[in-house]
Amino acid sequence: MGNTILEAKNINKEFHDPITVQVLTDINFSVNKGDFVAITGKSGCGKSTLLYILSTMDTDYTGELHIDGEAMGNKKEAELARVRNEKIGFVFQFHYLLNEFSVIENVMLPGLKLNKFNRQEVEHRAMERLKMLDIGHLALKNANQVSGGEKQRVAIARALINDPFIIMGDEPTGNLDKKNSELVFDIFKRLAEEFNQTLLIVTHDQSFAQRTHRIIQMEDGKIIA
Ligand SMILES: Nc1ncnc2c1ncn2[C@@H]1O[C@H](COP(=O)(O)OP(=O)(O)OP(=O)(O)O)[C@@H](O)[C@H]1O
Repeated sequence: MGNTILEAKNINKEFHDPITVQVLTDINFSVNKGDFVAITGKSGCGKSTLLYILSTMDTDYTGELHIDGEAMGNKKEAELARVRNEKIGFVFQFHYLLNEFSVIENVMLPGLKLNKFNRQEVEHRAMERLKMLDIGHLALKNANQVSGGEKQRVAIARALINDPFIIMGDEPTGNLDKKNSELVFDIFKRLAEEFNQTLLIVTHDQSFAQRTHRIIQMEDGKIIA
């Protein structure tokens, strides 16, 4: 159990608008350290809804969620925000970089917010991660002066700044061409295999999913395989 990073137990979720629709039914699974897991399934099967719950952003569900052995169920929003910043790195389809800041400043933001390292240390850590992703030379550019594929790599560097227990991605290659999708996939694979980084990625891209270590297949709000 010491190896379990995330555990979902009997997670159920309904929307009420105006009729009640059950969108997630009895979701049970766990993710261990170093796992590279894809959640996949057709549009509307509940992938994003599930990721919202697993990332602690949505608290309106029944069942249990444990991250790093800690139950999330009765935590207040401020505590959940701390868990997110400290333990989860996020990579979305759209990178959400702040255009008025430089690339390195964008990467530094969650590090400064964490308040664990001083500014100089955070800057050093940001530069290390940019270099690891081969975009060290872009550090001082404005976020809107780099390409789409580069932006997604900046977003990955930002997700890595606080040494997250787990990286969660929602269609992280959804907005990229084939070449850049491959690059992002290779980065994730390298993070898992070289750095024992845990990754949980929602994707409808079957070729991406097929190459992860484990696939959680969803249909109509249930895990089917
Ligand atoms: N706020 C909401 N209110 C009501 N129903 C919703 C809401 N958000 C999502 N749904 C419904 O819940 C179901 C699951 O949606 P979800 O976005 O999780 O699917 P998904 O698998 O991520 O799809 P996609 O791949 O298209 O993003 C869908 O039927 C959707 O219409």
